[in-house]
Amino acid sequence: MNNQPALRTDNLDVTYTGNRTVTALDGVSVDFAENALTAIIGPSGCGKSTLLKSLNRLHEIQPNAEISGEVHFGDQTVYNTDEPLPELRRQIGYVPQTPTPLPMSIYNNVAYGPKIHGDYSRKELDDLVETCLRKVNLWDEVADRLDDPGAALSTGQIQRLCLARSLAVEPEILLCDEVTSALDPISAEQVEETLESLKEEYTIIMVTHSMDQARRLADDVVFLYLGELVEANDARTFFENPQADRTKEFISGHGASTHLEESDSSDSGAKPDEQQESAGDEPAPVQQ
Ligand SMILES: Nc1ncnc2c1ncn2[C@@H]1O[C@H](COP(=O)(O)OP(=O)(O)OP(=O)(O)O)[C@@H](O)[C@H]1O
Repeated sequence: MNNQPALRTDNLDVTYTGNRTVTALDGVSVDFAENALTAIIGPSGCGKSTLLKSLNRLHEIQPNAEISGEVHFGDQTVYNTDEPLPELRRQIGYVPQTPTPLPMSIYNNVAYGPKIHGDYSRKELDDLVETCLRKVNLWDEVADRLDDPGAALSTGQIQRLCLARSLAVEPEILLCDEVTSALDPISAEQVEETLESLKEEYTIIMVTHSMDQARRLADDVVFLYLGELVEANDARTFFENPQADRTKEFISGHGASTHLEESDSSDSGAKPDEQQESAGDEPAPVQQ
């Protein structure tokens, strides 16, 4: 892995209790490099989203989730901390799969978080909104209609607006949960270009189902299987010289250009004696 870790998980276990107990993460210890883009990959149900959400305690929205272990964030610990949760989630932002604008103008979609978290003059807010919209390559498309509703934009533009909204509260880390999977190919490419430029300034941790996307974008790759960490490596080593047999099988099984689950939909990551339907209770989009 490159650079100093921005985040480090230490022996993270997450279980979901209920009719059956599901071990979603089993002793995961992994570093996420600073100012790099790390892709979390693995078959369906292997714990990718759980790992992503446990990094800023979003999985706690699901009341049946139990966790042990720790996440280290600089000098802070994410679980043993007096830091208020909203402040932690400001620093470690989450961008969901489904882009959902706030029911307000394009301008206020970006300005909403800063208005809550900070004390900005109108001029400072104007500058911040422009800066964030430029960072996501949306400014030129919306500069002359900032008062239009955010919902009036295309889905791809809304996803970039949501990214701008996340950036407006000045996070250090962005957790991106399959942020291109709901988009058409051209919009997905634009979001990929945006992520590519953002990783110069932010630490990005991204769940993806697309091996191609991981190859294109990732500096580092974390591969999970059955809730366990199989391999974490820089992307070149991961794809060209994988260390673990399971990684070799997974990469060769998916060829060079497939969706991770297309070739074997039965290859669920849930532990065999623990398989169950996902509760499907995605948290409501995080509104800064
Ligand atoms: N709230 C919940 N209650 C019970 N089980 C859950 C819950 N959320 C997730 N699980 C289970 O935990 C395991 C890991 O789920 P998770 O969503 O983290 O996997 P994933 O790799 O992101 O899956 P996918 O690629 O299909 O999105 C799965 O077996 C899933 O069914």
